[in-house]
Amino acid sequence: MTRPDMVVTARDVRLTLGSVKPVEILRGIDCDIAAGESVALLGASGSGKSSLMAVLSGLERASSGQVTVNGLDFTSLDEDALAVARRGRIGIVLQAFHLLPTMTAQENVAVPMELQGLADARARSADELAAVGLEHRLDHYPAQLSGGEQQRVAIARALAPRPALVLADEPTGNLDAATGARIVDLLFARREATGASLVIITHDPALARRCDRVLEMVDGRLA
Ligand SMILES: Nc1ncnc2c1ncn2[C@@H]1O[C@H](COP(=O)(O)OP(=O)(O)OP(=O)(O)O)[C@@H](O)[C@H]1O
Repeated sequence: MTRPDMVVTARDVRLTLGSVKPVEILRGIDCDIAAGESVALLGASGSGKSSLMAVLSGLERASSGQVTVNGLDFTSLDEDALAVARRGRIGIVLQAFHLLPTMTAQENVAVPMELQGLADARARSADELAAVGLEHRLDHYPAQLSGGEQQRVAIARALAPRPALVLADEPTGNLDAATGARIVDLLFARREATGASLVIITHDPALARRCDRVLEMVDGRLA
């Protein structure tokens, strides 16, 4: 049953990809994630962590089962509706930052909110960039920023619309240890300040211990 007090409910979620030789990548995932909860997602390479994140974020449609995020049944939506549903509901932080190179830091944060129709997108983006310590970098392009600074912009972009759920896929994977540690501190601090739930894919046991709960994927299932 779907639980209304949960930000995420997943029920018997399956994902099969490939038409010639179909591979069942997710094989019956059940999980609930509460409001404000932080969850580390561990598992060997190829176990399906990124695929589960793609399904929870609405970037990939489950082949069967049910995914509900913030009260909305993702499995009942078509691709266009999913794209709209993601906006503002889910923030995503990836290993490789994925900032738009032709936009300044502020535009990278503001433009998704403008697409969402938020009138104060510019002001909010400036506030959010200040919250991640980049008030002096608003007009810089990604190529003019360090890796750690680019990830700060990505965190600001993810959190500025105040999503209920933040999904982070190895957010420190492209950073040196010291910068990575600062990015993790920042991500947890911003999550705390905004009350978002966090699912973070990591191979780092110390980072997993900072989360309220640890889920481990084994061969397309949660152990
Ligand atoms: N489009 C696709 N078609 C077929 N198989 C795929 C496709 N995308 C991913 N896979 C397979 O699904 C499995 C799970 O991949 P996924 O990226 O979710 O794993 P992961 O646990 O995130 O791995 P890693 O830690 O290496 O990032 C892998 O065996 C992968 O090869």
